[in-house]
Amino acid sequence: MASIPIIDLNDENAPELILHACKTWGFFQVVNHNIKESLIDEMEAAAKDLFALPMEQKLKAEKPPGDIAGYGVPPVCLSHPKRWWTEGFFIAGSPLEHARLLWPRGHKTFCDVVEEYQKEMNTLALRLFWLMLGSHGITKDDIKWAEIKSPYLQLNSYPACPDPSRASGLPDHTDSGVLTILYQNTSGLQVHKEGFGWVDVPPVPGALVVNIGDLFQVLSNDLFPSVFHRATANPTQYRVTLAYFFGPPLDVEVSPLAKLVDNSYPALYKPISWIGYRAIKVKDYGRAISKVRVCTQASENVDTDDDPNSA
Ligand SMILES: C=C1C[C@]23C[C@@]1(O)CC[C@H]2[C@@]12CCC[C@@](C)(C(=O)O1)[C@H]2[C@@H]3C(=O)O
Ligand SMILES: O=C(O)CCC(=O)C(=O)O
Ligand SMILES: [Fe+2]
Repeated sequence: MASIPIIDLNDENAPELILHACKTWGFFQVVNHNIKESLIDEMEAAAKDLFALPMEQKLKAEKPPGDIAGYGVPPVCLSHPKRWWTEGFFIAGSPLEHARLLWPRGHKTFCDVVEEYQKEMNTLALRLFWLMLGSHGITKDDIKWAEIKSPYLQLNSYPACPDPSRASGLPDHTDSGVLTILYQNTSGLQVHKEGFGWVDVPPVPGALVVNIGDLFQVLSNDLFPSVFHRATANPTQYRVTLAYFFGPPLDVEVSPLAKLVDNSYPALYKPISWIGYRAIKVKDYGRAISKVRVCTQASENVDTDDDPNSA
């Protein structure tokens, strides 16, 4: 059975293993990542506390239409006409305003743990980002926005579903940012792999799941593909996941990195910001990436082993 690679960041071969995983799967699990287990436990407990609030309380922090932050159904569910057994809470910066609505007294614990989690995840995302790009000669001077902290965190809650044949967790989608780092307390994540179909990503103790988002596919000029994934519904267990999204500030335009472009491998994408890309994606979740492509032929011919961009 195929499964996504598990990579130990203390392994001296970690950079090559990560590059290979990104090119072949767009997904991997990482262990020895330096994020304290106690912080992940606290963040998981904070998410569970939030979702355990009475519905009328959660709705006080409901995401207003057109906004991204707050309580509600993840946007991807809205464009799939099916029943989705999930609720979410998206944090885009400081959680204070929403936390005050949820817990008029006692919101400080939630805010403190979210802020620490955002900070630690940003550090890990940057470490992985430079590991992936460093071997291609790309440095901090090539990507100025990377210095700005990405504060995007989605808490996903999947109550046990009495009849998984009638509802599912989260529809198949690609993430729109650069990198996503996911913690899952129990199984449910599946990744789509050509030739294999949907492949389970079992939770590994101490591991975090990392995947490439659409904007990394753009930046890397197709070197790292973003990959479809989904969450199944679990008939017996309550599932909670924490998805940290790393990417540029929402209004900063990104385009294929100059060092990954030359005459034989021209830029495959037009400059696009995360917010601009999201606007396209809301209309068409499945094929948004093709809407920002300028040239499809070259990428279709790319064989990862012969790719001049490869290390
Ligand atoms: C910045 C964002 C990423 C996200 C769309 C959003 O504008 C806010 C919600 C995010 C989220 C979380 C759950 C899965 C996802 C696909 C979705 O529907 O909403 C992601 C979006 C994304 O990566 O495209
Ligand atoms: O909950 C999961 O397993 C997947 C979550 C996810 O894909 C997301 O939040 O983007
Ligand atoms: Fe996702």
